[in-house]
Amino acid sequence: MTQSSQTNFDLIVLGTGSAGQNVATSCREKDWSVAIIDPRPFGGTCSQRGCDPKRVLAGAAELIARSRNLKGKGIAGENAIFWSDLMAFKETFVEGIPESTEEKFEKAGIAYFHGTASFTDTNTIRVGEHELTGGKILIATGAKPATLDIEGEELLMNSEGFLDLEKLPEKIAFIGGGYISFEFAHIAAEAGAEVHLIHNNDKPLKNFDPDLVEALVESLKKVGIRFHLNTKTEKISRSGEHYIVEAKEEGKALTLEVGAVIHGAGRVPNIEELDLDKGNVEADKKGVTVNDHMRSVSNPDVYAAGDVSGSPGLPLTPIAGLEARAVTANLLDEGNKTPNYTATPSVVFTYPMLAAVGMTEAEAKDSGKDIKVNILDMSDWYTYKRMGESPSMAKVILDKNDGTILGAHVLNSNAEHLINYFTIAMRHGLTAEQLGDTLFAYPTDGSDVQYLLEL
Ligand SMILES: Cc1cc2nc3c(=O)[nH]c(=O)nc-3n(C[C@H](O)[C@H](O)[C@H](O)COP(=O)(O)OP(=O)(O)OC[C@H]3O[C@@H](n4cnc5c(N)ncnc54)[C@H](O)[C@@H]3O)c2cc1C
Ligand SMILES: NC(=O)c1ccc[n+]([C@@H]2O[C@H](COP(=O)([O-])OP(=O)(O)OC[C@H]3O[C@@H](n4cnc5c(N)ncnc54)[C@H](O)[C@@H]3O)[C@@H](O)[C@H]2O)c1
Repeated sequence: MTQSSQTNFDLIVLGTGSAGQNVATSCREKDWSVAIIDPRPFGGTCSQRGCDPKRVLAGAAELIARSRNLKGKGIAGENAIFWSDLMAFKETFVEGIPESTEEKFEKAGIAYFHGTASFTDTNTIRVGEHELTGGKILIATGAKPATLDIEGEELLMNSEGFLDLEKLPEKIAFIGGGYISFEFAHIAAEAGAEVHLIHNNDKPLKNFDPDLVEALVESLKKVGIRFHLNTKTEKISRSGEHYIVEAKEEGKALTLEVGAVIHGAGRVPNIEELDLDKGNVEADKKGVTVNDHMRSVSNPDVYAAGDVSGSPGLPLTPIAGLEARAVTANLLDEGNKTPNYTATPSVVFTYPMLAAVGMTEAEAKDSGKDIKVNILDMSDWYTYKRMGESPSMAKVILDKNDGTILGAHVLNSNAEHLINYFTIAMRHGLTAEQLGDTLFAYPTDGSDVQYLLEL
């Protein structure tokens, strides 16, 4: 369970994901004595059960879609996903992470413990038989699928189960219309499954631009995904090898018989097992309640970072890193560093990809600013026409007074790159004119940017 008999540490870190590892290694580099604890294979969600393995699968789905777009335009024949080979390829990115992470801790002189951590008092953590005392404690325990209060919800498979499916079911249903369902539904559909996506209201991908979401939904319908919006899932049951989903779609009965039902209906901070009361650590449904410096509002020796923190940051990997860096600075220098969440970009890795940074059109209108909204259909622009790509859209919101960019929203195969260009400009205060004046190599996605920025 442990590589150390030591029980007193300058810092105890709960969780070995992006946030926990970051703070543990940085503090150890400054000669702090550090312990880190995790009940699961070391390395956290993003690299083993989230972003990275997901994107390997999404890459194959994207290739199928891209080659379909050029059918009759120079590309012939059918590509297909061979699921077991794709899963074996995905595994090459994941295998070995727990061992290499443990090795990294070992080399750095970080004491590591495999087990579930919980507070026994304000500065003491129990893990198995061990009681460890920490001058400071970082909670970085991430998030887990939310409880949905659906009869038979124990039959749901979560995102991890999907990423490990040995065989893709012929029919598959996703509950929830957020990132996970959209990304996985696209992968499953491109791999040949009949896919149903059940969402409880009329606004899937609620934080994204509704016009672009609508265009994405129409595009995914063409791949065969069936959207059931305003649909309440009432019961999931088993029938032999299959699962029966009973729901009400716009008030009418909907029954689906599928090979798997996937949970894509939100994740919640992982705090249940921590005995936070004993540590005098306040928390609510958003997570551990922290001040602007990521410090617990009730226990000054405790910090939280990443998905488990009740901060304004989104539950995304770059935010786990950002918050971890702020915690490290505050621990090492007893400083008051506040994470700067300005211009947090986010991408839904479907094909086309949907990306956003900054304000939505509705938020910009509500802000009272004098705004210019550029809505562009780019399907017939050279960059997209040459790849047979449609839809390709962008919406860019500018401040007419000072020429800054308030928000950018993109739906196309280059959305992941374009959103990063906008993010650089917004984070560093470049105006639309300055970004437009940048020289981008031609012909690339970047050379289109100037046409999105007209004031
Ligand atoms: C399917 C999926 C796809 C995603 N794709 C993306 C993406 O493309 N881009 C993106 O930016 N974000 C993505 N995310 C979100 C991203 O993975 C998280 O924001 C990020 O991993 C959070 O890092 P963290 O360090 O806060 O938590 P985690 O990486 O979840 O680490 C928390 C660790 O704490 C451990 N733990 C839990 N309880 C305890 C306890 N009591 N004691 C000790 N340890 C404990 C857990 O076992 C875990 O290892 C995705 C998430 C999922 C689920
Ligand atoms: N590309 C990425 O960056 C990426 C990918 C995957 C996950 N993530 C992270 O993981 C988090 C969790 O992802 P997610 O997709 O599970 O959640 P989400 O919050 O993105 O979306 C969940 C959706 O499910 C709906 N819902 C809730 N209960 C429902 C029910 N009973 N029936 C039908 N619909 C229901 C909600 O209205 C909500 O819109 C995200 O917030 C995101 O931060 C990020």
